[in-house]
Amino acid sequence: MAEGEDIGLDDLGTGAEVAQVVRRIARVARDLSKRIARGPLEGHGATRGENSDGDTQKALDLIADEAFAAALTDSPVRWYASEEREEVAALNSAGALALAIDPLDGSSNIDTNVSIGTIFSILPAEEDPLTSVLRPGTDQLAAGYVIYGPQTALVLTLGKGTSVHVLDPETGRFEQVAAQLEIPAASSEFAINVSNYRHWGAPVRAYIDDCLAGDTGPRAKNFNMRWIASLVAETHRIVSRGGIFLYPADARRGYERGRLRHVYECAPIALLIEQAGGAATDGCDRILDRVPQSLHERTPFVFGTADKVHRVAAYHDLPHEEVAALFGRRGLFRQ
Ligand SMILES: O=P(O)(O)OC[C@H]1O[C@](O)(COP(=O)(O)O)[C@@H](O)[C@@H]1O
Ligand SMILES: [Mg+2]
Ligand SMILES: [Mg+2]
Repeated sequence: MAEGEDIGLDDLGTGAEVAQVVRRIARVARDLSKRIARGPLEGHGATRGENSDGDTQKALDLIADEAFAAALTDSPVRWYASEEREEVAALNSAGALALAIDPLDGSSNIDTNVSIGTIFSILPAEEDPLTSVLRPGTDQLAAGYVIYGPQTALVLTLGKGTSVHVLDPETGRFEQVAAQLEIPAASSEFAINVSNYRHWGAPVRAYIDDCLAGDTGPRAKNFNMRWIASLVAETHRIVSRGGIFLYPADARRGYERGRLRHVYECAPIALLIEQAGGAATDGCDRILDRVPQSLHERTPFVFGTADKVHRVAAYHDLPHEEVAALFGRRGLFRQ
């Protein structure tokens, strides 16, 4: 891929190789954003098959995956691990980096004109492809997402804060609009797919019960609920105005470890959330400390404003009688 065309992102303040990979991802994202904006005019909503995880693949999932892989073949990326591929693919044998990517997140929303995104994680490459990506999220050299919404924006961490870069469609450049994001502490929004309520464990039910009870419950304040079913869009809302996101484990078959994938969804989002002052756990433990065992492994995922995330962990530590009690009788957390 030509490096010449101006994409912005000039002074990333990181090593040349990581910066080159980020810029190439941004170039593909810029092209993708145009295709996404054309919507049905591109005819890309059609279902094409299933990925390794059994999820329905849209044509645009595959187009995005091919475009990122093609753009990175002669880059410093040695190993390319994608949601859309069963195995880690080999790109440049001389490359020093590994890339894990969800080329298109929330693609079930394409037809509905809701914001979707690309999530990526850049890691050091080891000799073995899987060893390169099955490691703690603290090893990430960079992580980010691109949101394709009313604005196309890149939210990026290089391990020292989280920055936001908005694509100017007039110039084709990503312009930095925030150098150091801080997730707002005060927020009364929570995001969870409440249709799964009956399948959740007692601690998650208790946490949500107490939010739903509003100013009549132990939290003594009213909350608002959001669910876009597009992880990147939920993340963007939370980095912009705080709140909490939960996709917990539940009792449905296949959801014993939740829905979201550790390597290319949760680990990169966890890093950029922490770098923006927030927290990310599997309900109890820090996501970035977990070592995944397989490429497409799932994990329960809770992230957002730090004190809210820690409160969810505290519900998991409550004695069973306390957590199973109706909110009216739950003593702890009563303000
Ligand atoms: O439909 P559900 O169960 O609410 O799940 C929604 C979640 O699934 C996802 O769409 C999964 O991502 P993909 O679209 O990449 O498979 C997330 O973006 C979203 O948070
Ligand atoms: Mg996804
Ligand atoms: Mg996807």
